[in-house]
Amino acid sequence: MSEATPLAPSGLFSVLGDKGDSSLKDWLALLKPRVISLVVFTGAAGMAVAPQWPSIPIGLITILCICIGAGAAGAINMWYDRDIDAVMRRTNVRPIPDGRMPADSALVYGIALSVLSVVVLWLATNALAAGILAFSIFFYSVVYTMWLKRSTPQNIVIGGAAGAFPPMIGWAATMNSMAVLPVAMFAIVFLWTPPHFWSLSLYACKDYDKAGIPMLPVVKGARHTRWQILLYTFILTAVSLWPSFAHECGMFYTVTTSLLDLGFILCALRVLMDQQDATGVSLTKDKPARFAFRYSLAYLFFLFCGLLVDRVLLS
Ligand code: HEM
Ligand SMILES: CC(C)=CCC/C(C)=C/CC/C(C)=C/COP(=O)(O)OP(=O)(O)O
Repeated sequence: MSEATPLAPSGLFSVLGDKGDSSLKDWLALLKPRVISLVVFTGAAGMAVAPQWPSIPIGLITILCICIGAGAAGAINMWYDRDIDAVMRRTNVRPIPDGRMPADSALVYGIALSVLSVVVLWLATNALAAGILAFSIFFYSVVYTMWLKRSTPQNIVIGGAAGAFPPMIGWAATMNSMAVLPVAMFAIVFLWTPPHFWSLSLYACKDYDKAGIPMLPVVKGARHTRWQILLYTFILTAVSLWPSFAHECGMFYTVTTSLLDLGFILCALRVLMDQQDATGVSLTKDKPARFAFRYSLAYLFFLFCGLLVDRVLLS
């Protein structure tokens, strides 16, 4: 798994009463840095497309608070999921299941950083931005992780809201209000999450099955999941053009996003046509799904880049 780190010199970052064999890299790994890099980018984009810009220090503090808050939620997720993370190949090298970090330390760390990020954002900006950040942390670490993830195959559809709030946080930090554009950005990330995650779940299905997590391909099978990916990609396509129809951006965004949508639909069709192992149990060689997962990351990044270019450089 990407956040896997080799054992590092002991005591480098020994705090909170750990056993002394967790390194700085492990503390960072708890924040799921690779995943939150894109989350933070969408938050920064939400701030940058607002009609007013904050001062550079306030802008940087806002980005840092989104980063720390999202990471803190990831640490709480890793604390709660330590039992299932130990079972799955993708996650069993994480600091807690691998025994490099006591679970309680991760929990204290996650809660402390959550409080810190919300309080600092409140002091630096306003209650609206801090409130949405607090709600996102709660939604990801409690609603998604502790409740939905283990109880329903719709976990991602509902839980995806957590990762969709950062553009609204970024906007609110500057404007202290809400508007159509940040809500449209929320909707785009929200509807992007199911095809993003279900593509991965197709080829990680065996692991989820072993861990007893009711992800869609485990419960409903691969064929159903492939159709759902296509369905959500079509819905995403329609919603991705909301900023255009709402006259919130111009042709650059519309053309870029339409091309990205076309690519995503082609990916989803390839995933659908891939008949390999429709049992939903072992899909380790599912190349179209792997490609669709990688494409989903590029899709969101370039869509937000398109929005930034349109609103910041071309307007
Ligand atoms: C509840 C919603 C989501 C779920 C369940 C989910 C699930 C996942 C999973 C299981 C992975 C593999 C992680 C790993 O190997 O460490 C992943 C990777 C990733 N996700 Fe998501 N995701 C969600 C939302 C998001 C959001 C909102 C974003 C960004 C806006 C995002 C960005 C990424 C990125 C950048 C990666 C690749 C990390 C890497 O390169 O290792 N995800 N996601
Ligand atoms: C501002 C704020 C709080 C943002 C939250 C950001 C957010 C929702 C990120 C989701 C990223 C992610 C890896 C989800 C997977 O969880 P998982 O537990 O299903 O995946 P795992 O098996 O890799 O742990």
